[in-house]
Amino acid sequence: MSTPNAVPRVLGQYWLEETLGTGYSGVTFKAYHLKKRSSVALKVQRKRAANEHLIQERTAYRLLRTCKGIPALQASGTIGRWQYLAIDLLGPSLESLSQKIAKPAMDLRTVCCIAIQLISRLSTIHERGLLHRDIHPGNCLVGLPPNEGTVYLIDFAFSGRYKDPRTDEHIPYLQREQGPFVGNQWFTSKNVHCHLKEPARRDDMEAVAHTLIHLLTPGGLPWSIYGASEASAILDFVHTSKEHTLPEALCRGMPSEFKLFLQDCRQMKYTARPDYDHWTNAFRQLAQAHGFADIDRFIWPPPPLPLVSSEFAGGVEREGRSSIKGR
Ligand SMILES: Nc1ncnc2c1ncn2[C@@H]1O[C@H](COP(=O)(O)OP(=O)(O)OP(=O)(O)O)[C@@H](O)[C@H]1O
Repeated sequence: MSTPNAVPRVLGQYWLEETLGTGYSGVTFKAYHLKKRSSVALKVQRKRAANEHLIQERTAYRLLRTCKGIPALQASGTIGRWQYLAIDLLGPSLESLSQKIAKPAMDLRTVCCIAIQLISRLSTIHERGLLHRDIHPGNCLVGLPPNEGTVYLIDFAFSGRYKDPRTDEHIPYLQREQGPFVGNQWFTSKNVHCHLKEPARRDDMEAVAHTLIHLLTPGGLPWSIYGASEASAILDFVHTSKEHTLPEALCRGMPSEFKLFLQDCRQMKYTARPDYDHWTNAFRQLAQAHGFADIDRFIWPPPPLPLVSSEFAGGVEREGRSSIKGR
């Protein structure tokens, strides 16, 4: 008996339940450990698949063991023709939450909370010498109870080191001559995507900035209007739009913190250490100014707005239209 993806229904001690996602580095299932009697997320790939992404991911989870907001690696190995990685089971992604809401943008409280949590995650990951290199709302998952207030980062298949672990020296700059770039069409930084620059800490931060702006804008980032497509005309459109749309235009109608954050990411030097504390404080103060309480905890659905007059508390409409207040 096998799943629709041809993976056997029983793999070692795991009973494979529903498919959670299918992607570049395999198929992820909700799986039940028959002896431990608990569920995990099980990423499975054919053993002879040409890529090494599952091994890279295992290395990253080991390096990030015990870090807040990173699922714990439960097990990994090979069974028959299959390689697998078992990690803590989590809840929905920010991408799926944002698609489910009637109003097509997340509210300011939620986005400030996501900003604080994602920047804190990057601080921890970078501290351990790693870059994520594929940050986007589909790779940010909310925890299951009792961890539903935490936003987790998953999918370290494209992660890599930015400094030599023996010398602690930053890896030298390398200018690529041609693609493909590492990352995601919509969220990867302008420098990596459009100018094929080597990813660094600044680029993880810029992918967070793109994620926040996307979640706060009804309809998302301007280059996402035609949906996810590999058609060359659309890929060209995304490239040109990302290259030429200024932070001022992307963040029109939003509190200035979003534009300043994106500008800061884009101006940072290749080897620079981002000022994580400055930016988590900036988003915390923005939340405070709007009267949002308990801002470090992700709350979904969002609590009612406080009775504080605010110029901006909800999503923002595209260029030329007025901003929306409240939810
Ligand atoms: N720990 C988890 N708990 C719950 N769902 C998960 C978990 N890990 C992954 N998923 C789901 O499976 C999807 C695919 O997982 P992941 O991103 O790790 O695989 P991938 O092959 O690298 O995919 P992609 O190529 O799209 O990045 C995720 O978007 C998420 O919806």
